[in-house]
Amino acid sequence: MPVSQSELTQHFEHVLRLSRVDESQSVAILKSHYSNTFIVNAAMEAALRLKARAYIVELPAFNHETAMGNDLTAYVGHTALTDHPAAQQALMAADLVVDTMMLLHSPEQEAILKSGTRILLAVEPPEMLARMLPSESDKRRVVAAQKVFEQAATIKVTSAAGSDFQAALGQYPVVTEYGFADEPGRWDHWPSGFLFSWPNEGTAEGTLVLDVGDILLPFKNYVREKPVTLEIEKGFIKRIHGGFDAEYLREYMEHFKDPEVYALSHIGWGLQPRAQWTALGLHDKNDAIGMDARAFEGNFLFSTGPNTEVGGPRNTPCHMDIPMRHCTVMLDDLTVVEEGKVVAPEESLSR
Ligand SMILES: O=c1ccc(O)c[nH]1
Ligand SMILES: [Fe+2]
Repeated sequence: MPVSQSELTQHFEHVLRLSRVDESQSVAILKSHYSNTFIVNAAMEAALRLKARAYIVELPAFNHETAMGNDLTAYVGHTALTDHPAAQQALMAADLVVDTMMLLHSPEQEAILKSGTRILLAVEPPEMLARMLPSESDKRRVVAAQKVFEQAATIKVTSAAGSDFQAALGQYPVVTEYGFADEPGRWDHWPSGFLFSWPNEGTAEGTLVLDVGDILLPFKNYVREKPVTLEIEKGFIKRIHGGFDAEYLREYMEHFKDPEVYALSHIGWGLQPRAQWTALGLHDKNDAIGMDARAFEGNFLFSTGPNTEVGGPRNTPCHMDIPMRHCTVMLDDLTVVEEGKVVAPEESLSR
């Protein structure tokens, strides 16, 4: 449904307040010509209502001849901010950056965060922002899951469709997304409600079988015809086979001519009860980046390509996010998701 400017502004006021915005803060709104003006206006108006010192940094759009489509997550890491130290300084000067153009997975984002500046990504359509308005209880649940994730030495994922995957953990931090940027140097994304880490280098092994209904982002397709099997060895996808969806995925990844695109990237699970598995089917491809699919409660979300977000060396632009249903996710001997249902830790369950 359409969301009025006034309603969106109120939601932004709620989220900026959760992000510790007040009269002591400066807020930079990062935009480009393709930013949603409703979002830019709501962010600016909300920041002013909270008496923050607000300003806009506008960058010309960045394009690359390898990039295809308009999804902001399809080509990551190289952005309009790359090699633009003046704009980067203008953003590092802020206490909070509201990013409406997508810096995620870029080294520049990491540099801005390292300076103590917080970043809140907000690129989804107002309907999704309104439906998945974050709350302190979202944070409590995601942080409770983070505590068990951080203790774990291994992750194991199985499914009736035939997935049997595992990886060692601990080399990389656990990243939480609960929808507001409330701590110094924190990045978050509204809407969200999930958490992830990266497999220790070279340890991801096994098979992931994408069954009918699993989702391929940024294609925004549900696997429909027959399962796609990914065979993973030493942290990299070695073989992709199945029907049409497998052929399409192979061809898309080959297009980048970069062996790093086959690396496993972030892996974790969804904790957002207001995200719906079905929502993606109601949006045009250019409407959204598909956060319902990344965040729906009980998914196992894995991804491919970059690890810049955790200081890793892979800055490959091809990034697939692949949420799966009906998986069982175990951290050491603790089952956190059982056949697509969150079962532990208790404090992470939504009532
Ligand atoms: O919120 C997000 C969005 C995309 C992504 O790759 C990770 N987290
Ligand atoms: Fe991702």
